[in-house]
Amino acid sequence: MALPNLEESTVEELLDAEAHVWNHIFSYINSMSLKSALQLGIPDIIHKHGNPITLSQLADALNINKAKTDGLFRLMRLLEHSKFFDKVKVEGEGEEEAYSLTRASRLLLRDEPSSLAPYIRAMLDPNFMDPFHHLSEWLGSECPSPFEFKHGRSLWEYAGIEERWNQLFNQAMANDAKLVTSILVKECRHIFQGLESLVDVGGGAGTVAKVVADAFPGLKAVVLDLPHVVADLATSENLRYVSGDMFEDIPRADAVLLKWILHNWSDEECIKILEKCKEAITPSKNNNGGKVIVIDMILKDEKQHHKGTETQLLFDVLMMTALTGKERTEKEWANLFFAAGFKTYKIHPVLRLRSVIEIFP
Ligand SMILES: C[S@@+](CC[C@H](N)C(=O)[O-])C[C@H]1O[C@@H](n2cnc3c(N)ncnc32)[C@H](O)[C@@H]1O
Ligand SMILES: O=c1cc(-c2ccc(O)c(O)c2)oc2c(O)c(O)ccc12
Repeated sequence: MALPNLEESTVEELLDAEAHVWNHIFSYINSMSLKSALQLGIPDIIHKHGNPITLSQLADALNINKAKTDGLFRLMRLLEHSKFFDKVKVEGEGEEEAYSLTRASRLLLRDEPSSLAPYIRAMLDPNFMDPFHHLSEWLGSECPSPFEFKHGRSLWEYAGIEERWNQLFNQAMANDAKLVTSILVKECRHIFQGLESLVDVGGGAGTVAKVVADAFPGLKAVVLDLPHVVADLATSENLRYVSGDMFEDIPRADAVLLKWILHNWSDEECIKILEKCKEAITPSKNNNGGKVIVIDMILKDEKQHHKGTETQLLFDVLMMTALTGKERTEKEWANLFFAAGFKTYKIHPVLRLRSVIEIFP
């Protein structure tokens, strides 16, 4: 029986490599522990408790089988290690430590305006995770994406026939849109100042358009999206929904918004979308119009490893798995903009792992 040749690598290197592999095999346990804490409502229970909660108080609130309290302790220990909960000292008989929320777990609260709970529920739904089991087979196939390999149709076609999936996805997108838009109207007001009309292409439930239209009373917003997304959404005085296909026609406006759109698509498809956007933009009288506003990731040069690199590369593989898209470097973005006939662009790095990019014809 062959054994590892320890001459080639030290015991230390071998054990480091083994731990690295284990961490990657079991990363999903982090995701599943987060999902379980959300399913149990632990963040909301801690929030409602009003101050740090001891393990036994948490077990009582969860009404779990008391024989499983040690299991709850071990789940909380992992999530504390992942910085979703803090442990603080408390006075009182018996237990001396209690759990409190962190900035990350406050994003899981049901009533948090930018709560990511719907996003987690969607992304960790078995149906959403299925396509990832087909990445390797897909590489040897003619199929456009692992999603299509698994489901037999594109994500957008699937969303059009699977209402539960469609709802989960659109709620997750609207959820992210709330978080992003709250920053946009605070940090990027100048981008929207003076616009008289804006069309949010692929704007989903209209979360961004609603907030921008409310923040800029003179602005009329339109959301263009597929029929299964906008069919039942109510138009208001400064916001209307148009059911259509961005590859066919985009309503005319001073500016077009593309949030989390272009990264869904191949270079060729992006150029087609951008050409349609270019046809749709009309310079407004006060010169802040005549532009396309892109909100997407800009991949840092892979040699400059930074904290967000892994997240950006995770999203890149996500786009490859779910769709025909990709995350792009600034140079890749510029090539697309120029190929679609735009002349200049301006990057606003206001969203940490994502940027706002204004592009001008
Ligand atoms: C990833 S979601 C982003 C939604 C929204 N922009 C946001 O960031 O919250 C992409 C959106 O593009 C829409 N979409 C896909 N293909 C489209 C098409 N051909 N025409 C218009 N919208 C489309 C989808 O229905 C979905 O709402
Ligand atoms: O977070 C996202 C998740 C997904 C997604 C789609 C199908 C799946 O099966 C899946 O597991 C995940 O799609 C996205 C997207 O298309 C965006 O443009 C932006 C964000 C996301």
